[in-house]
Parts: sequence; structure tokens; C-alpha cells
Amino acid sequence: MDTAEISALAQAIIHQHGATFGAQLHHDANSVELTPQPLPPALRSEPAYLAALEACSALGFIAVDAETLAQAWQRQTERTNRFDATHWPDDPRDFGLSNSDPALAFAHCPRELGLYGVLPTAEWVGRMARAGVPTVQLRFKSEDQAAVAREIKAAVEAVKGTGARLFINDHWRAALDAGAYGIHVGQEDLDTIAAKDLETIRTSGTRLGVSTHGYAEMVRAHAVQPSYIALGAVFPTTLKKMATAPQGLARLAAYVRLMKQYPLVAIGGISEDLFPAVRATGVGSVAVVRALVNARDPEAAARQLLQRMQAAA
Ligand SMILES: Cc1ncc(COP(=O)(O)OP(=O)(O)O)c(N)n1
Ligand SMILES: Cc1nc(C(=O)O)sc1CCOP(=O)(O)O
Ligand SMILES: [Mg+2]
Repeated sequence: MDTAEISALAQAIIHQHGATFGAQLHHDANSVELTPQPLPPALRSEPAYLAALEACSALGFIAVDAETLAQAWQRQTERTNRFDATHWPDDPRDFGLSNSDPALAFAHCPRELGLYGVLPTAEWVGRMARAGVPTVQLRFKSEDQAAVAREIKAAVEAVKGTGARLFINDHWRAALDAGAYGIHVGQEDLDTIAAKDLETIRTSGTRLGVSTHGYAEMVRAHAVQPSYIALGAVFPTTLKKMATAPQGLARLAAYVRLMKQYPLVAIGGISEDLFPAVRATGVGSVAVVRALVNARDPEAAARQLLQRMQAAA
């Protein structure tokens, strides 16, 4: 096939999926603007792969995600014996996500983790757990290891008797020592935690949640078979500087279709009014920081968000 024919296949993909994944220009605070990305160097020469690489870059997927999608589109084409521009890849087999040993998976957690409060201190953790938030995370940022250990122990104490599941962000050793329900790690943590340490966490029965921000990171997260996968940032967030653009609802829905074998948590810029649309994608949990921590009455906000979770279920 020549370049013009491959471009015609790329155009067919864009024609089918442009309205879903293309630039979304809204004028509200939660708009997600996806700009076309430069075409990454091709690693293969098959037409389906090349067309998908071109199309996915044009649809705003960053290089690693366009590459992951192009490889999946090529596998889909081989598996079904035809190139189908209408079918956005969503079969785990086409992403190499199917051949894992269940005996090596992290401990299970419920698919519906529900409202998930990501909170800066043990005091906040206790407060929101007592307000009925079913899943809470201590996201305590400090280099002072003694202070970290104290805060984690206090958070473990704070959720006792509330029924809330407590995840600890970043500080996995102290979380294990304190007997937390689970640990949440980012992609950079997966770079630095040694395989034997991941194995220690897994065999302890402590749950593991992993952050992801697109197709390539989801494939990477799957390699460790975590207890849940977080998908972010769905909308713009001012809480921290993100390395990747907000994903938006269309991508979130596609990620959910692909990763539905995992409990899934949506995070990033999710305010109360956005709960129904986020829940409609099929995620079992919605994680928030500012919607609780910046609320004038955080207990009332928790009640509202819990109602929204129920209503949208
Ligand atoms: C539920 C949930 N999802 C994602 C994150 C982000 O975690 P991480 O990538 O480790 O970044 P920091 O929170 O450490 O800045 C999270 N904490 N919780
Ligand atoms: C801590 C965090 N992690 C994200 C990710 O996408 O990995 S987004 C995020 C911030 C979420 O805060 P808010 O609900 O206030 O926008
Ligand atoms: Mg972290």
C-alpha cells in the first residue's frame, strides 16, 4: 500500500471517531481541549498500524498512546482478518492484556469503591470516614519520615470502626507497617519500587491502586495486576501540575471499556455536577480532593456527593 492509501485509511478512522475523540471546544470551566499531536516515528510497516498511528496522533493522543493504539489496531486487524475503521480497539487481547497469571494478582477490592476521598491529613481521613465516605486515601506529602509514619498510624486509627477502606499514597513501607487496607502508587513509583518490594506488598494481602493517564500507562499498570486502576485526570485540576492533558469523558469511556476487568477509579477535576456523566462511563468509583477539602461544609459536601454516587448508579 502506498502513502496515499494509508492516509485514506487514517482518514476513515478520523471520520468515524473524530466527533468522539477529536478536539472538544466547550466554553465551560470543565472543557477538555485535545490538540493534534505530531506523528511519532513508525515502528512497524503494516498499513493498519501506520493508518492508526496517523489517525490517533491527529485525534490528539500523545506519542506513547498513539503507538499503543496503533499496535492494538494492527492486532485487531490480524485477529479479525479485516481492517475495520469503525471499531475503536477495546478488546484486551489486542493490547496484550490477557495473559496474566491470576495467582500473581494483588488482593481484590470491591469493583464499586464508591466515593473516594483523597485527603491531606489523618484528621481529614477520620473526618470524611466518619461522614460515611467509603474509600479514603491519605495523601500526605512530606519528606520527614517520622512525621509520615505518625500520620499514617493516625490515619489507620482514625478509620477504625467506620468501615472505610484506607489507602496510603506514596509511602508503601510505612503503610505496610501500619496495616493499612491498601496503597496507592503512581507510575513513577512503579519505576522505583523494586520487584521484590512489590512482591512483599502483594503477598502481604495489601491492596494496590495504580495511577494511569492513558493507554500506555494502563498497559504498564496491568503488568503488575493491581487491585484497582485510577484513570485521570478526567478534567483539568488545579491541585497539582499534571504531565498529561486532561483526558475527557470520551476517552474515559473508552478506557473503561478496555479495562473493565479491573475496579476503576476516575479522578481529576470532578465536581458534584460532573458525577452523573463520570458515573455513566461505568467507573465504580469517583475520587475527589477539592470537592471535599475546599467545601464550606465538608460533611454536607460528603453527603451530597454520596447521594450523587447513589443516584448515578
Ligand atoms: C485515586 C487516586 N488516583 C490517582 C492519584 C495520583 O497518585 P500519584 O500518581 O501517586 O500522584 P500523587 O497523588 O502522589 O501526586 C491518587 N493519589 N489517587
Ligand atoms: C491527586 C491527583 N491525581 C490525579 C491523576 O490524574 O493522577 S488528578 C489529582 C488531583 C485531584 O484533585 P481534584 O479532585 O481536586 O481535582
Ligand atoms: Mg503518589
